[in-house]
Amino acid sequence: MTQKVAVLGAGKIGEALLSGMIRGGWHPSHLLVTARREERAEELHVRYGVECVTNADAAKNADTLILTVKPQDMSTLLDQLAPHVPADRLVVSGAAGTPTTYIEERLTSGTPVVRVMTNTPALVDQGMSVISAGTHADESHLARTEEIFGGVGKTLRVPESQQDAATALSGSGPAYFFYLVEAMTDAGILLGLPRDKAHDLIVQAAIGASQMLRDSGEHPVTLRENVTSPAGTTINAIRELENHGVRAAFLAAIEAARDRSRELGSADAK
Ligand SMILES: NC(=O)C1=CN([C@@H]2O[C@H](COP(=O)(O)OP(=O)(O)OC[C@H]3O[C@@H](n4cnc5c(N)ncnc54)[C@H](O)[C@@H]3O)[C@@H](O)[C@H]2O)C=CC1
Ligand SMILES: O=C(O)[C@@H]1CCC=N1
Repeated sequence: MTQKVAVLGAGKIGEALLSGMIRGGWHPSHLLVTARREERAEELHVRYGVECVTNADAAKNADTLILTVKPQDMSTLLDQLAPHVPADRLVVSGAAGTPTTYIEERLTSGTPVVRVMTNTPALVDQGMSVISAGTHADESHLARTEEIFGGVGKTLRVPESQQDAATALSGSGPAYFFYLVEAMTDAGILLGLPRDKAHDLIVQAAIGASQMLRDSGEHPVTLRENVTSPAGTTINAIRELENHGVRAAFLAAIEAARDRSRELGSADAK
């Protein structure tokens, strides 16, 4: 029998996953979604042909429940779910910061919980989903989670103690690249290029560099050195990046994201 999967709180990440599962061949009749607003439920139904149900009905009828609400909304969602989740359900949480123990304590004792940190490139099947088992999740639960998230990109298992770091690097990671493209496009404007041309140049540089990082087998330092000619242009730019502490800024920024993920993990800080 095919498993039924419910996406609870289908916002940006929930919809990215849902759309990827349908692209990957899941039939809408094997999927359920929940949403807080009626118009959102209708939108998802029209767009994907999936049935939109209450959180309680999702808990009763789906084998796997994927929770994609904000960490701040997790407590309310778990209150709504708790009376309806039999202990044989797999509960997968996609929320930043929230530890599996937080969820386990609020559901029927023994419920398997898996924590996943994915990212928005899941929308183009290039996501990265970092997966950790909670107390009662075994190999079969991890494999089921990998099957679902593997449809929208790569997956990686880590101990849960590394999830806050993974969230800072990989969950938030795409935002840093978008920010960089934005800043580099501004530099193009400063140098007198039209915005659309500057944008195209930077995006193609980003795509080319990403492909080399993935496929060349070379270390990023080597790839950068290959661009940096003696007494050439690139080294002048690198000197300015170092003078402005860009490397230190990345270390501090990603550490701050990790700290916020930890903070979101404590109920009081939400
Ligand atoms: N946006 C991103 O790049 C990433 C987000 N995440 C995590 O994914 C989760 C969702 O983030 P987004 O999709 O960006 O947020 P979002 O705000 O777009 O989606 C959350 C959805 O949950 C709904 N919701 C809240 N409480 C509900 C309830 N009790 N019942 C039904 N629906 C409910 C909201 O109405 C909203 O549509 C967060 O926990 C975040 O930490 C993880 C990786 C990347
Ligand atoms: O900013 C956030 O909290 C979420 C988690 C990782 C990416 N976006």
